[in-house]
Order: sequence, then structure tokens, then C-alpha cells
Amino acid sequence: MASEGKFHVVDQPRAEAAVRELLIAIGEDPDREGLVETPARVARAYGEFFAGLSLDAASVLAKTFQIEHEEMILVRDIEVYSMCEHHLVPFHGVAHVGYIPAKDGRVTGLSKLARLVEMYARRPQVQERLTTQVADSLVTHLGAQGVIVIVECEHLCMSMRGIRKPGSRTITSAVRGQLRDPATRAEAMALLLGGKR
Ligand SMILES: Nc1nc2c(ncn2[C@@H]2O[C@H](COP(=O)(O)OP(=O)(O)OP(=O)(O)O)[C@@H](O)[C@H]2O)c(=O)[nH]1
Ligand SMILES: [Zn+2]
Repeated sequence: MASEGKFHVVDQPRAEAAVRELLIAIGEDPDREGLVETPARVARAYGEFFAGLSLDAASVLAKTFQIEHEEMILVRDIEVYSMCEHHLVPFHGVAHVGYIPAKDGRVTGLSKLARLVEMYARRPQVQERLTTQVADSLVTHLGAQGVIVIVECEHLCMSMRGIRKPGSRTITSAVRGQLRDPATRAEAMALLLGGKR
């Protein structure tokens, strides 16, 4: 998995050549001391940023437990680091993922919810797609009867360039199945907001 050091295989020489070209394009000297190793470093870092491209939701959610729990399970404040596909700069924040298990009470390990978020975050992304991909994969691969995913991020492309509004946060949500029901959704929101400092 990405967090265990096996990163997406990028075409290292090609990525290095591209970074070298970028450095030249901005008027830098890629052969000066501080930059000599930069193309190789950036190419390796890209392998890490985009490690999610070589993973799939079916594998992340392959292992399940039959604990016959049919109520909501919610993991809050999962840290998100992703790369905006428009500018290739980070957006970061948190995700909250909740689901109501399949009728047979099959659940996944709690860490797998965070792995799922990480897998989709470590791709060129937009926040809306990240949110819906996490929600849809829980329906597809776990048979969840209901899902709620809320993602709250700051986009550096809006903070350090362009409109330059540091501190603004974008909130996206995806709700599936039983969590579309207002009462069930209210319960999820209460759990999400409860205990927030
Ligand atoms: N919907 C959505 N938009 C995003 C996301 N990340 C970045 N953007 C936006 O993508 C848009 C790209 O707009 P363009 O007009 O093509 O690019 P730009 O000239 O760099 O835009 P500005 O950021 O307004 O300077 C910008 O409005 C960004 O704020 C995201 O996750 N979701
Ligand atoms: Zn952007």
C-alpha cells in the first residue's frame, strides 16, 4: 500500500527529463549545485503522490468481517492530501466516511476506510470526484446499504496563486442509499459534528 512504501511505478527517466525541462523553462539552471538531484527527487515524489493510480478499491475492500452490525459506522477526520488535477498543486484537509453495512452485517476494517480515501486522493483529482469515488466504492464493493462521505479541503491553487484566498475551504458530500433518508442523515451529521471542538 502507498503508506507502506510501495509507490506507483512512474517512468523515472521521463519524469526526470520533464522536471529538468521545467526548471529550464522557469529560467533556472538545472545543473547548479542545489538543483542537480531535484529532477530525480521530484520524479520519486510523484511516484508517491500518485501511488493510488496502481491500487484499486476491490483489493482495499477485499477482506471483510461478519460481525452482524447493521447500524452506522463512521470514521471522522481522515487526513487528506491530494493533488488538484488542474494545477498539480496540493489540496488538503479531512474526510469523514460513514456507512450502513450490507444486510448480512458484513463490515470492513476501519483502517480500510482511510486506505480508500488515501487511494483515491493519491491520484490527479478534483474534490468532487474523490468524494463520489469513495462513496460509490463502498456501495459497489461492500454492498453498503447507505453511505455518507464529506470532504473538507483547502486548495493551494486558490491560496498561493490565482484568486489567492488562503483559508477558504471547499466542502463536498456524497450520500447514497439509506443515508438519503433525512432522519438517518441527521443521525450521521449529529455523530459527525458531535464532540467537534
Ligand atoms: N470543481 C473543482 N474545481 C477545482 C478543483 N480544484 C481546483 N479547481 C478549480 O479549477 C478551475 C480551473 O479553472 P481555469 O479557469 O481553467 O484555470 P485558471 O485560469 O488557473 O483558474 P484560476 O484558479 O481562477 O486562476 C479553477 O477555478 C480552480 O479553482 C476541484 O477539486 N474541483
Ligand atoms: Zn487547482
